[in-house]
Amino acid sequence: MEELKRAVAKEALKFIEDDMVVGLGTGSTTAYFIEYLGKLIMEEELEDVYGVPTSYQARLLALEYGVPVVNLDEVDAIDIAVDGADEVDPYLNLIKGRGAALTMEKIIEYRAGTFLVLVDESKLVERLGQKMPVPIEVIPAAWRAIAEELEVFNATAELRMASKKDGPVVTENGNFILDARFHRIDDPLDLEIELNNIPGVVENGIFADIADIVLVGTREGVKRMER
Ligand SMILES: O=C(CO)[C@H](O)[C@H](O)COP(=O)(O)O
Repeated sequence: MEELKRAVAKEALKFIEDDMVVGLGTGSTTAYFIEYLGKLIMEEELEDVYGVPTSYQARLLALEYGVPVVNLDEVDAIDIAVDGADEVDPYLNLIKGRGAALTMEKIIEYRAGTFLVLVDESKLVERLGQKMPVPIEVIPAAWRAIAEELEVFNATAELRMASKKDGPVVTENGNFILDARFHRIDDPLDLEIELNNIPGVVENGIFADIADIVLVGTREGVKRMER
């Protein structure tokens, strides 16, 4: 699996050119991409490339591997954003947010001229929600009210607990994450909008209609899905 992740991360470098501002995603696949991008910058094969990190993880990796970092409010535009995903359906709708960075990821990826997604073949599903719950970032005081509200959607929600900290995961925005399992997601775009309408929801991990290209690492090589 690590080999497949490395292969898509390498392939993604072909999309990066001099003078680009690049959104840097979060997760293990994007970590390889940031490492390889840093190498090209250090070897001066790419010039004047800047990264806009979607998380502390992306920021730290960029600093470690030599990708110059800028903040979202310092750039006029983002040429391309590169990030992983937890599920991809045949229409290029995604579930993201296992790393709890979904809000900043969506802000940056929505703004990018091209959103390039890197996955291995285990992430491909026929229908979103088949394997993974939908992460929802919520204002802490509202977590229980929102979990109850989700019953209207026929979903069961669990407060995500931390593993190296007592209590819940706290996002980089100071919020909690609910992982919601839906009985069936027929219309990802509609559900994405509906979830964001619940008071107290900051953002949710359905990324419908936003990915432009998905690179899929398979045992037969890297395949490309495009709209
Ligand atoms: O959405 C994410 C983080 O919030 C990640 O991009 C997603 O979880 C995929 O991660 P990985 O490449 O480690 O499988």
